[in-house]
Amino acid sequence: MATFHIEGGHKLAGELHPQGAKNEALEVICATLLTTEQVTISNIPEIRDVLKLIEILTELGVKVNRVQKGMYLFQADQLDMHYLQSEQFAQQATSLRGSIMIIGPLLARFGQAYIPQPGGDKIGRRRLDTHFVGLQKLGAQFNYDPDKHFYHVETEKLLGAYMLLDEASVTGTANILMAATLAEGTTTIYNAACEPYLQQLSNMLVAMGAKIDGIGSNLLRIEGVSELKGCKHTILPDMIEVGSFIGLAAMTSSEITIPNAGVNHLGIIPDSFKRLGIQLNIQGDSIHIPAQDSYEIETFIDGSIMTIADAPWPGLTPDLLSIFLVIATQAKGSVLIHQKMFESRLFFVDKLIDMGAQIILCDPHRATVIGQNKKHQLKGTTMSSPDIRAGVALLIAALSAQGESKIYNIEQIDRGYEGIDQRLNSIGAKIERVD
Ligand SMILES: CC(=O)N[C@H]1[C@@H](OP(=O)(O)OP(=O)(O)OC[C@H]2O[C@@H](n3ccc(=O)[nH]c3=O)[C@H](O)[C@@H]2O)O[C@H](CO)[C@@H](O)[C@@H]1O
Ligand SMILES: C=C(OP(=O)(O)O)C(=O)O
Repeated sequence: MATFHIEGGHKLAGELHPQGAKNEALEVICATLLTTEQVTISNIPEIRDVLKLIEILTELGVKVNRVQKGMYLFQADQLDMHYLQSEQFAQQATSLRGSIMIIGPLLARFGQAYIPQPGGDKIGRRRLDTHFVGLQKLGAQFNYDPDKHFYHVETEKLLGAYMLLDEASVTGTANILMAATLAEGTTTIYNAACEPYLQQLSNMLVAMGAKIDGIGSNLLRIEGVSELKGCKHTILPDMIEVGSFIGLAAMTSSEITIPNAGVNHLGIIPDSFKRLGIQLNIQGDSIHIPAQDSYEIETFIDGSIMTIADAPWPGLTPDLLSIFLVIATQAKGSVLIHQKMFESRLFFVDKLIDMGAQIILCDPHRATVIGQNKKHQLKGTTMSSPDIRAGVALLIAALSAQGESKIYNIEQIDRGYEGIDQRLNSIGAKIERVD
């Protein structure tokens, strides 16, 4: 397991370019399985989870050609479905969440798919019911082998249907949407998730010949077509990375510019940072964050303590709450961080408390943060990265802290952030990667 050694307390200055969005990449790479024709995808982040998914597709028989950094050609014209029953597949697929999204396309094209319980962040229970109930509504038979933790779906053919999802699951909506593009007849998905990842996936499917109405809303209507063709697609900047960089600038009192931030696709994210008192100047598609020695958390209009809570899009993404939490530790004022979706994502606050932050973990979903207005700097410590976003939140804390810190298990950070140490070192951070 690799480790980051961090010398904290240095101001950073310069530009940080966001990578392509991890969660969009995982969706659109799976969508290449829907056609025999060639699909070109640009701005693919070359991070662990995405590279593992590409490896799975390659083993499955997809011809993958890396044209240049971030730009890949995929052609799924000859697949080996036996691979899905191999031990190797079982091992690979369990290492990331995104692998679950191969089942919708495979079911639609080949009438069957297998998948082991997928991996991803250990941030609470992560059920798959929405995926399978949706596919069953399209006519699939579903089997689960509890001993092997293996899911199997099969069908003679998929038929369009109406469905009201029990929750707006991001990867669940992606799976059902992809399957529905090749189903016979019309599918209506109500309570669909509509994150930019899904809007982008829908736009790509339309470019491939799919018929989809309601893109960007929670009501999708898909008229099935008999086949899809190739296309070219470019992945948006990663909004979670953009948010992480804003948090980094605020915590380290640094002046940072984020070019090509995809500002039209950030939804409520910039305003949520502003509610914590962080200044952001949006200039075209760039975000400039000035060096701030202090930022003050707003109260609600009635004077009560601010709450930052997650919600399905267009609400605030849960993937940024760890970042909001860490920057609140040095704000002026108090805030309640309410992580509604995941059950085990706030436990990393123990480490921040060790570093001197004032946080009360009320229960697994809620933490009250009493900001210290940068009067008491955090102190470096030794910690381990429990998941991607907590890992980056701890990295930001360590960079702002007095003294040295060590973060173990940085593979978790590498799952979602490409060469984060090199990129931050290029603007003045002091991070050493020790293998
Ligand atoms: C590979 C990928 O794309 N991963 C993202 C995807 O995961 P993923 O698609 O796995 O997450 P889901 O959207 O299915 O659900 C996430 C969690 O939120 C809960 N839930 C979801 C919807 C809802 O209306 N109410 C509710 O409580 C679920 O029970 C679950 O605990 O979406 C999550 C939620 O944005 C993100 O954190 C993950 O980064
Ligand atoms: C929870 C996340 O990822 P995954 O769903 O891939 O575990 C995340 O990106 O914050």
